[in-house]
Amino acid sequence: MIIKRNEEECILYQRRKSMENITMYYKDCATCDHINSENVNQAALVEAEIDTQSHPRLVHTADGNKYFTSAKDASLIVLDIDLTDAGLYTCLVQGDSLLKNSTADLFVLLPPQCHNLIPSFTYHNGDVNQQTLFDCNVHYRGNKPPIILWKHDKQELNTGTDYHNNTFAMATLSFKPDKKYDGYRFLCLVEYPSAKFLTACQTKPPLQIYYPVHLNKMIIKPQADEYVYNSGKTINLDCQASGNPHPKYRWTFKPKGDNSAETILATEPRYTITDADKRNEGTYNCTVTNNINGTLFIDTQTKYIKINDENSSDGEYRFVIIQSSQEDNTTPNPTTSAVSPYAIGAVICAVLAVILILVFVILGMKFRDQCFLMQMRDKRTHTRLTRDHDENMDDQEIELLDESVQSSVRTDEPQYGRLKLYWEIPRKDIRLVEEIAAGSFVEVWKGKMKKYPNSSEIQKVAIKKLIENATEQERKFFLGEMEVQKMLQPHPNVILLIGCYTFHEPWLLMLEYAQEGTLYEYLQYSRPGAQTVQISSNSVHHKNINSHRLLAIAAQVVNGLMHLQKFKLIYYRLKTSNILVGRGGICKLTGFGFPHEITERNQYENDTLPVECMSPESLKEQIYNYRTDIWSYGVLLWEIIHFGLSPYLNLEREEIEDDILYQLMLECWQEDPMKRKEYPDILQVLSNMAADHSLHILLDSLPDTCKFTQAV
Ligand SMILES: Nc1ncnc2c1ncn2[C@@H]1O[C@H](COP(=O)(O)OP(=O)(O)OP(=O)(O)O)[C@@H](O)[C@H]1O
Ligand SMILES: [Mg+2]
Repeated sequence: MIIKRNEEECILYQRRKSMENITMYYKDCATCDHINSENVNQAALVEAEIDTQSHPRLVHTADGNKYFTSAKDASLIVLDIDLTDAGLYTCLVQGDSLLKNSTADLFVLLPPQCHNLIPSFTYHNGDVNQQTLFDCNVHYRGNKPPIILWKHDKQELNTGTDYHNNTFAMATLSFKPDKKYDGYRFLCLVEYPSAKFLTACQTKPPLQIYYPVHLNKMIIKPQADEYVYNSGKTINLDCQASGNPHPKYRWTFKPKGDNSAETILATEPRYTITDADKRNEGTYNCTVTNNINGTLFIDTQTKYIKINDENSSDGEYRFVIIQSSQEDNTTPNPTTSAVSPYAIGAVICAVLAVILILVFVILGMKFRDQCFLMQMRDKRTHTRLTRDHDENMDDQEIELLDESVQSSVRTDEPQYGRLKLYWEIPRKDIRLVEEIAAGSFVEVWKGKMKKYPNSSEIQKVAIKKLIENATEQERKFFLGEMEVQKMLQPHPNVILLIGCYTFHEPWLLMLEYAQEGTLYEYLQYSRPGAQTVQISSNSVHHKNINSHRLLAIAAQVVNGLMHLQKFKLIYYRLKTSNILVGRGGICKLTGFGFPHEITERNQYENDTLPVECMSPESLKEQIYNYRTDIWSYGVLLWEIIHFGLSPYLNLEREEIEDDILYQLMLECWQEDPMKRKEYPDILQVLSNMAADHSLHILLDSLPDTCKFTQAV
């Protein structure tokens, strides 16, 4: 690296890494005549001389190991420059018996350091009630101090600079951030004014301002009056939202006149309706969510899109109406005016009757045509989809398809056919990777699938594959589970159905992948060992999982149960091994159903019923409802705070009578179902406990009776 002496006789050097050398040229040295010996500060004095060819040459250096001169180009080389090399360098030039002095001021600056002391803020009720704290500091050595400037884009941000011992400068950038600062990175510039020399550092990571999601706009293109489109159109639906963490998008659809079914269309900001037809008519809803410190924020907007079926169009149908009105206008015919008013009336009635009959006949024909056309279209779509599903199978998919079963493809399943077009995922977009578990009649696979049609984005999924040779009843259960999942709105504490494949066997259900496995496993491996669990003011923290984490798990399960209750669903097999845990330890409910379907399923699974979790009325009278779930929840709560131990039914109650959690369990275990605590009240108790930082679950000793890890 070469730095030339500049006009102001200053040399500025930023040390970048060790062992860097600089070379100072003394070419112009002879023209310099200014010297201020008082400014000399740790300078290395050098001398130069004009040689016989009138060429300046350095003749002496202060330290042979550090400073070198080169006879050829009259330069001074400084090796491995550091802060102590700063100072005034002088050269002596001699020529024609004239001696001239010149100085060069070397200023050394270490690279500045930027620190982001508070990297994230949460925006609440339109405000962030804390100040940022960015630090920029620099070590330097030289006659003049550097100036530190904070900048964002081109805007200068005012801060003062503090100097210490003439060797250290620091500027702190502190302000109350706003939502707009989300993602900002600030630049700290260090300037040595007279040298116009700049060095800089940038804050990292970017400033995070967490703020709730807001759905700014729902845009439908092409634009149309009142969102009425002709069939065959391609319609783009865009959802524009802001929020940090980045919003998650979900497009759902409710067909016209069908309030039961809501279908998830996409989980991207854009959903495209291609080749629109009457079946695409309905309510489109975009829901955006983001989660800030465990609180879920939701915003949503809805639009109704109407599709004009081209075949019912305009031309023919209107023609009939125009005809009829023409008839009306021509009724007062002069040739009939002499006839009695009764006769005229009778004729008019007759004409109207004929017109009406004509209208009905034409409409009837038209309706038949339409049905025919719709049938044709359905057939075409089905053939296209079936082709889609058959083609491009990779080796693995071909392996999975049993040729003999393929021939008996089910094309007529009215109860599921309605939804098929929206939920069915082409088989070529699904890949089964590894079998992870076996359920009663399913194999559970870890798999991958495309995020949306024709996308290159891949997502991890759990795939439930119906076993070969499944009985009719098992098929029914499989499809039943699928149907329940389809009608359920997404919820962070309920496992999400992504899609299905039921065109050929084996049938597949694609679900959100819960990477931590079951809650039972999760609690087991987070378990600190033998322990008793109590709420008390003596806090004992555990390195893996603490009391607040356990309370959060308990609260997430209640949240999920409340969501199921909205859809009149019950859990009925509530226990830790039937709850899944996703990324970040978020609990996800799975395997629920409608009360009336449960009796049959229970008979089928009679020997695996979690009797230890079941309410007295479920055990005695096979009654299942959300109040029996509350009983099971009490047992689950016990399991949670005992890290997945098998429910300990002979609990020594007096030992923990004052315990808030134990009281909560007792309120779930009321013999009279009507007296059991309701979900919102349970949630309230748990959040009060979580807010009270003096309460902790004691995790240090466990009664002997609990010292086993086997779950039933
Ligand atoms: N979405 C998922 N993500 C990760 N693992 C899953 C997922 N779904 C299921 N599993 C794994 O597969 C196992 C069986 O799944 P599940 O309990 O849903 O099936 P099941 O038909 O209800 O069987 P069971 O008779 O065991 O209740 C689970 O215990 C879990 O280990
Ligand atoms: Mg299960």
